Amino acid sequence: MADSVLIEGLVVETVVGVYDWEREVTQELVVDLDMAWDNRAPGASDDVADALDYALVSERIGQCLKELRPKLLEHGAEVLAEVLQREFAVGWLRLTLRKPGAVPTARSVGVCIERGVR
Ligand SMILES: Nc1nc2c(c(=O)[nH]1)N=C([C@H](O)[C@@H](O)CO)CN2
Repeated sequence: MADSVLIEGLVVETVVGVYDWEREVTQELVVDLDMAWDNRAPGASDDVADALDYALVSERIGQCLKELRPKLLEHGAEVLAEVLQREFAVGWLRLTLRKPGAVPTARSVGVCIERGVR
């Protein structure tokens, strides 16, 4: 089963970073997410109750990152993956967390993790 539900370019403004000055400001994080999900049931029923609701997942990601205020992107990504797997019953996911403003000479920097079994 190779079906997915996708979220791309989700922007969250939060406190993030390892340096003292970074604990005093908010910065932009960008989340890309590929979540394994069997889309046959919602495909047949046309009922969002059968779907992995990307709007609810997006809202939860924003809430989680704003509360967490991670120092490292790695920690933010790991906690997000745990929350999504537990609360939304996502079996496998690939999550990319980018911090576009971190390195002025790069378009973006970030981390990518895969968790679970497809
Ligand atoms: N692998 C990582 N390297 C760095 C991180 C990070 O989260 N993961 N963070 C920083 C600083 O917070 C940086 O973004 C400030 O510009 C440095 N390296």
